[in-house]
Amino acid sequence: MNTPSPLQPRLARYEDWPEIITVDARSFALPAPLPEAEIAEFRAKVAGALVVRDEGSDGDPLVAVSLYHELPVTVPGGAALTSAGLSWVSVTATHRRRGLLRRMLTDQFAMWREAGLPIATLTASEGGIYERFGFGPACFAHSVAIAPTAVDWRTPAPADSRVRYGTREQIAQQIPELHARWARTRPGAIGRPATWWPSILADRGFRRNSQTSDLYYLLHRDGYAAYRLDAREMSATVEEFCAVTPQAHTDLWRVLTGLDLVTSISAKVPVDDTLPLELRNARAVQINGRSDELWVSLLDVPAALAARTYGADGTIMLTVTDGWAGRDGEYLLTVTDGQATVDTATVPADALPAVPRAELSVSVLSSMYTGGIPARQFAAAGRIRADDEAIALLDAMFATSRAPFAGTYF
Ligand SMILES: CC(=O)SCCNC(=O)CCNC(=O)[C@H](O)C(C)(C)COP(=O)(O)OP(=O)(O)OC[C@H]1O[C@@H](n2cnc3c(N)ncnc32)[C@H](O)[C@@H]1OP(=O)(O)O
Repeated sequence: MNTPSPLQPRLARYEDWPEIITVDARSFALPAPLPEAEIAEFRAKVAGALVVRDEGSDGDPLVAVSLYHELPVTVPGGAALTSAGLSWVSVTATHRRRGLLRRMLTDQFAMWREAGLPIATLTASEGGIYERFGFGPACFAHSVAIAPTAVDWRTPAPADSRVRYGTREQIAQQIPELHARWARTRPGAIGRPATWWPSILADRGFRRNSQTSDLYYLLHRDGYAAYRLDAREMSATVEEFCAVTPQAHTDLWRVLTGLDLVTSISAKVPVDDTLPLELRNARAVQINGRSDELWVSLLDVPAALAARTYGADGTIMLTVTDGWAGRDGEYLLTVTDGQATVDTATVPADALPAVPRAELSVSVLSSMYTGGIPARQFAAAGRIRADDEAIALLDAMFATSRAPFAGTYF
């Protein structure tokens, strides 16, 4: 008879939290222990947490944790879906590669299905972990370095920049609303529930090195930016940039690029950011890297596909492979006037001879969902099986007018 493994996930209890903080602190170089008030503040953001204790070891040490937040994510067309935002996944170095992540994610997926969540999101510590669970990278960011002395705007500076530094009260009052307005304009944007703002606005010291300043908030009627200065290098790092309108984008960047004494400004921006195009010398904005920002997994494939809008009408049969959470199957996607209906009845190819067909994994479909990676790139990489007509239709359907960008790391 097999002895059951003592290493089974269970729901986290109140008394587990100090150890949860310790386990994640070791993995991600976070501070621990945390004051009780900060633990309570964090717990308020969590929708469900799992832990594993090694009950065969002295003291039953906590050896694994995984949790999720319910986080709105903007999908193409502007609707906000509640996503299962997977986070704080950590298995102690002593217990890795023994299947604990797999076990926790089996239970997490069951919790999400029970909660009726149509989509899951995460920001990944490494690129090789999550595809096996049906996640795909879906939002990307450019890391840019701007040389203020090379910045030469094509348009004249306005008499008034329309931008002001916020007082503590103005920041607390205006930023959540500005962020929410911004999030509606970007596919992939992660919305921030009210419980998220206290820790963001607290700007605790561990998030930065000791030679950097507090966050300085620049407020505009239609956006905001938050940056800090590095005192030794006299460089600036833009930590948040949310512009609802092109005018706010220009006005805020004008102030940022006009910071006297600052030798370099770094930021993470959407891959379609327009700043270089607004300057006479586009090389003033140096792109130093591209990173995957947000990973997405469609949990309820028909519901998620029906929630976004599409760039072109048409009908296509998607044969989706999964191998993890039972999402394999045939999905007949029909788009009329940009709105989708999805039929999951299996239809033999000869019954719908005129309908284009494509075979792809749920991970690839999830990457395409936000408009971050076009079908033709996946097809060229051998990861979608379809003829040219089907690929052209997928490209036209899934294209978005703005590049997806998440804007929140969690
Ligand atoms: C959303 C987030 O929270 S991202 C943060 C993830 N956490 C971290 O990076 C913290 C440090 N790392 C860890 O805590 C652990 O190594 C984890 C969580 C990444 C993996 O936990 P483990 O319990 O070792 O994973 P487990 O044994 O269940 O492995 C599951 C599968 O993932 C693979 N895998 C695990 N870690 C990695 C990795 N870092 N890179 C690539 N593949 C990996 C395993 O090989 C295994 O593959 P297979 O079963 O398909 O053959």
